[in-house]
Amino acid sequence: MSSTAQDAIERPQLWSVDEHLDDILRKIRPLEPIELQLLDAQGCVLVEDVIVPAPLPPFDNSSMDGFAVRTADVRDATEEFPAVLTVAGDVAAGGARPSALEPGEAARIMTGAPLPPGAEAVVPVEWTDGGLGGGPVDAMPAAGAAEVRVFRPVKAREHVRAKGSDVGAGELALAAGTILGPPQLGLLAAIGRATVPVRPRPRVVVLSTGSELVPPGEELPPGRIHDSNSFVLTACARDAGAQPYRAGTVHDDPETLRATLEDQLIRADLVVTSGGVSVGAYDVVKEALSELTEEEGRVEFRRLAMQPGKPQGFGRIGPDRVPLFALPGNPVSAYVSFELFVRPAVRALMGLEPQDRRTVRARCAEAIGSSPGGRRQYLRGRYAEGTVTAVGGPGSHLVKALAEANALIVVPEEVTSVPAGTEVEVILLG
Ligand SMILES: Nc1nc2c(c(=O)[nH]1)N[C@H]1C(S)=C(S)[C@@H](COP(=O)(O)OP(=O)(O)OC[C@H]3O[C@@H](n4cnc5c(N)ncnc54)[C@H](O)[C@@H]3O)O[C@H]1N2
Ligand code: MOO
Repeated sequence: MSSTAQDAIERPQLWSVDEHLDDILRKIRPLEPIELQLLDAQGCVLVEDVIVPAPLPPFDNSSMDGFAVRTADVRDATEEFPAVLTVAGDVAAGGARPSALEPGEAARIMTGAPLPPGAEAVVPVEWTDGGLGGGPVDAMPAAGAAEVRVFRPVKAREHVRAKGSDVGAGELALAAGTILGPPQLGLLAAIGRATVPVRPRPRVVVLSTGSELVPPGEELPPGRIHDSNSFVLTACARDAGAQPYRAGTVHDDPETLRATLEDQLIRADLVVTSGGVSVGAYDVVKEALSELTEEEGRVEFRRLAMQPGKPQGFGRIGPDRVPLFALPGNPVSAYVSFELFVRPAVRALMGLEPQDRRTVRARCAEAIGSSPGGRRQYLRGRYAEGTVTAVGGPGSHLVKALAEANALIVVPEEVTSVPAGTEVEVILLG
């Protein structure tokens, strides 16, 4: 065997981070749209234009608590010589259609209440005696006054919110492609829409593998550790916009893993496993998913030129070809892998731009001792005001340091050390 051929066996090709992500995104299609209740559609992408069915506001209404008047009746009003008007009625928001205002009349009106026919403007209560017979008041008194004194004139349409002044019938409320945040949901509700067609949140099933794992809350027998990955990955999935299901832990038994996956596929648009993907004797995920039948799908296991996160599995399984990410078990590796590969995939399923994390340049406050040559390193860091400091070192088991980090420092493949003061690329987390 030639030395080149031998090398190929001993050192299988390393995929770059970008190649792996491109391959994933090429294989992900956005989920089919469904009609969702407004609050279930929060954060989702609208897939059709929404047209306004009726003007908003639907009728002329008051923007102040005060008195609806005809402008001619208060044209010369001053505090010394007030206009004295007969209080013809009371209009509250949500009240029935008010009766018409005759010359010399005013109607007590509340904010949002429909303007009576014949009324041209609203005088705020503060410009009147409120019907009490004294000077200007600062709040609307209880009902009952027969007359009101108005101390200032108003212009036509003053303190009136015109029908359709927000948006007219037939206009575009929201364009297809809009991400539905709180104000967009508010607009939909205001125009009377109860449901909207959107790409739904992907249902993400998260599974930890490893016979050493014990759920938090239970006592640790010797040699065992608490399962933290299923919690961090479930939380990551929710943070990415998904509807996550934490399916717990599976022991290092390929048959149990396959059976669990088969059960879980019913409710999954995406599956994330952690652990069991390297070269150990009990690497259950790799063993269970490396050789699937044509019908079962295909999961490829790769080594990436990155640290942490070198061993990765990705493929599509089951009759619906649900994307599956088999992430490495080391807790920091699992987290970083989710950020770099699963988060963009979740967003792509929702029809969102895959990348949303902000990347900035920052000055490295302290030197970074050594980074593996040929592998892109993602160190945990704390970023503030243009400066970043590595926390905790490169070990993939350091969950405390991960919990202190708010950024990932990217050390490129060709760089093996970073002197203090160097500018580096930083991915901001959250
Ligand atoms: N001989 C080699 N050994 C390893 C290699 C290698 O290339 N050659 N790669 C190392 C790298 S890098 C990583 S990353 C890990 C990946 O291993 P697995 O994906 O097979 O993960 P496990 O062996 O199951 O676990 C690794 C580590 O993480 C802990 N773990 C696993 N699951 C959880 C969980 N849910 N919560 C908390 N901690 C978890 C587990 O106990 C191990 O300590 O392989 C290296 N080895
Ligand atoms: O690549 Mo492993 O993911 O370093 O710890």
